[in-house]
Amino acid sequence: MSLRFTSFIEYEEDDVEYNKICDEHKHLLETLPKGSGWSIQHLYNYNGFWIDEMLLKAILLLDTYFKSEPTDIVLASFMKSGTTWLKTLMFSTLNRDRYSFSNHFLHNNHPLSTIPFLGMKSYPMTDSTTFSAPRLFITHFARTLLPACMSSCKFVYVCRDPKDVLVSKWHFMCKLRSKDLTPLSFDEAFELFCLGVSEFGPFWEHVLSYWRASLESPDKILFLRYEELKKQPEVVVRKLADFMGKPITMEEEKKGVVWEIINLCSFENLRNLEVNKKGVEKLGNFEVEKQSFFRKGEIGDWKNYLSEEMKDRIDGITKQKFQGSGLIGFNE
Ligand SMILES: Nc1ncnc2c1ncn2[C@@H]1O[C@H](COP(=O)(O)OS(=O)(=O)O)[C@@H](OP(=O)(O)O)[C@H]1O
Repeated sequence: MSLRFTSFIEYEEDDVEYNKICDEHKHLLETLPKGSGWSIQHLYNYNGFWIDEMLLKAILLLDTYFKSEPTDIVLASFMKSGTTWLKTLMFSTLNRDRYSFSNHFLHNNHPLSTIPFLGMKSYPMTDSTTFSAPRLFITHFARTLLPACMSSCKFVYVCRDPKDVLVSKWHFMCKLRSKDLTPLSFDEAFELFCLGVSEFGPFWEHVLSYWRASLESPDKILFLRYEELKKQPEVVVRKLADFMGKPITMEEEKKGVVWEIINLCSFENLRNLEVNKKGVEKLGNFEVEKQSFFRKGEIGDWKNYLSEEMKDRIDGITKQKFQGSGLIGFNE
């Protein structure tokens, strides 16, 4: 058996199943509705969500080859909602006995960089320490796109004000944008975002896919917000520790472990780490400077980009989409 995708999905490129996937992939690319991509020319609408060609193949591969384990924990998010932050918080909380705080980030190949991304060709697993149970995964796919077997896994979902997501995503995608395309203006990105045409989007349906699942199985999905993490990180870290089955003990509380974790994963600390200061991150076929993952890290940067009218339009969509779901928007 050869390892072709990442080491948690094993398949032979010439087996019958794989050939079936390639045929289906080809057929889908010819038949699915197409929309404008933010970094490449086309996105495809697959079961209600916009993804590129490579991610479409990844979904088909996951469906056939991914074998979940009940102890798996998946960090899920719409891109630019705080994934990097949550990833470091989850890893540091879960592994607080295994890695002391001083040696966490000293190596270029520190364990955090090896958490596999479901649906991207990057993050090949090399470090067995992070792959012992519970296995940690990250995904940007909506809940309804993930294989049915993953209903046994635990999910931590983080969402963020869509206005800040839009601004963050526009900055990021401009860096990835193919050189043979004309630059994507903020106004164009805004329009596409409102129409739901953005990688992994529509944003609102993405959030709702996890929100609804969290209502059905509250013990399986921890639903978090970037904004609450900014305002009360200590509350969130304790929630994360409980949810992941490693509650903070009284003794740890006395030693201030919660704040040690928070300070370790702070925006300033992560951005200034040697491993994050230089070098690039591979995202499928793209490469992006690691510094791009740490831009401003603030609530409300949208105020510098959106007119009053634009703000009202996004808030209006949020209100309308979330109506009746029990999910509170981002202005209340
Ligand atoms: N530690 C910490 N604290 C607060 N905020 C942080 C932190 N780390 C990253 N960020 C900000 O999160 C935004 C990137 O989101 P993601 O990590 O989800 O990006 S990605 O989807 O994984 O590419 C991006 O937001 P913007 O600054 O608004 O662009 C990052 O700056």
